[in-house]
Amino acid sequence: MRLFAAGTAMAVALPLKGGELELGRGSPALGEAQDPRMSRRHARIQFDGRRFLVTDLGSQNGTFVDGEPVPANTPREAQRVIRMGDSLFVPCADVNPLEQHGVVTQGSFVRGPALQALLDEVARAARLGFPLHIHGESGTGKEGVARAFHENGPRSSGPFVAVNCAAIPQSIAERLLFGAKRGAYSGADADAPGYLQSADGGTLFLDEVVELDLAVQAKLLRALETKEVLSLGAAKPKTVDIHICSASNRDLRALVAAGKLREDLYFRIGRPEVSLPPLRQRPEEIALLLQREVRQVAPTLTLHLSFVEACLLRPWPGNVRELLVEARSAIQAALMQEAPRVEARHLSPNAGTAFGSGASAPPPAPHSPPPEHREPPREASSRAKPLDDEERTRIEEALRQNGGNVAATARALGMHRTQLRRLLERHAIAAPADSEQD
Ligand SMILES: Nc1ncnc2c1ncn2[C@@H]1O[C@H](COP(=O)(O)OP(=O)(O)OP(=O)(O)O)[C@@H](O)[C@H]1O
Repeated sequence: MRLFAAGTAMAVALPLKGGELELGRGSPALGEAQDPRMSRRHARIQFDGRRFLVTDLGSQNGTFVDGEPVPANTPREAQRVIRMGDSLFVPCADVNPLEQHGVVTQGSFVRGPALQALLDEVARAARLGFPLHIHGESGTGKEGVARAFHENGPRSSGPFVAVNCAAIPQSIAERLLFGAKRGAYSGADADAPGYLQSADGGTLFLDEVVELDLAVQAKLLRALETKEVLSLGAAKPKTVDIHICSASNRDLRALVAAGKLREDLYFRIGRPEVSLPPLRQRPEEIALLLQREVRQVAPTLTLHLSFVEACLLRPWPGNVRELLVEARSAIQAALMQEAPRVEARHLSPNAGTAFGSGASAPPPAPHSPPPEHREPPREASSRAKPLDDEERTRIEEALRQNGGNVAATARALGMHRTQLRRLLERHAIAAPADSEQD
């Protein structure tokens, strides 16, 4: 599929006929978005059922596979991205879904075929009045899916209340969820409704639901089954009518088996379940997400091919959240340098690398900007360090810059606080305990 051409992001399927496609300036497959920097016969792409092979046909400006220039007439395997002239292509074994659905931007939400199919399922569950569980890595857009669930359900005119259960100190989880009457605890000088009461007539979205204590899970289950909430210190329960949506980046069945999630609560809220794929499995959205971000943050800037290519080459373990945070930083760097466009050199060397996943990161995309933009790679030496050291240093530095505040550090790193907490544990880095404001 083609994701970028002459300064514009796109997501166009290019089916291979008989497992082969020859591309060049004037190729009918490229339609109207022709690329003057491509040679007439530029490169041939072949798919043998397992691998994509790219052969440069002696083009003038060369062909780059996964950021590396390839010699003419020598087939090379492409895994992530192919560059020809000012165009970027991404190998994809099945372009059918992209051909059928494309990538659409609705409001500020970018939806590729996988997300569109998932949202259809979500809308069906909402209309039928079922609960919904969303499984997906941090930053994949679970809250956006939960909002779509709310908007498609019978209580769409009611409130949407999102609660991050991982961020609630468990000591006060019960009163935050179920509310408290005046005088229920020292300092309670007025009745305080809980999240369940606030969501009455609408949808309650419980993110990281498995982080709740088992006792709170039991009370939640009771409230969902009886549709009644008993506030702390209250004599009588109050009736509530809520649609429930939950999310987790962990396997609920395994958590039930491990005794971390009540089985009866799992049966009440764990199904139907939809799985939101990580961003690395839906590269077709990346260029359009970057273009949307540039248009929103700095409409005077343009998006340079090298920036999109660098982003396509990284695995983005923090998913869309991390991509957008790093894109914003790169846009700021470009603005600070009064550059007319955002280029790969504006992207932090560690952005989108295998942070927290332990997987090896591909090197940042080598690119060939015009000579006036050429400069030595930033922090090239840090890439030689083992990944774990690099990750630890990056966390410590970010914590220092954010005065030890975990929430602010997580935001700066483009990840969720829960993800950062796990990394802090993994690296045995001391950080202040969560507070309500954290
Ligand atoms: N498809 C998308 N188009 C545009 N923006 C998106 C998309 N998906 C996610 N985002 C943005 O990425 C950020 C993270 O999304 P969100 O908070 O929904 O992730 P999440 O999966 O709920 O993460 P967590 O589990 O860490 O809470 C948000 O700013 C959201 O607006």
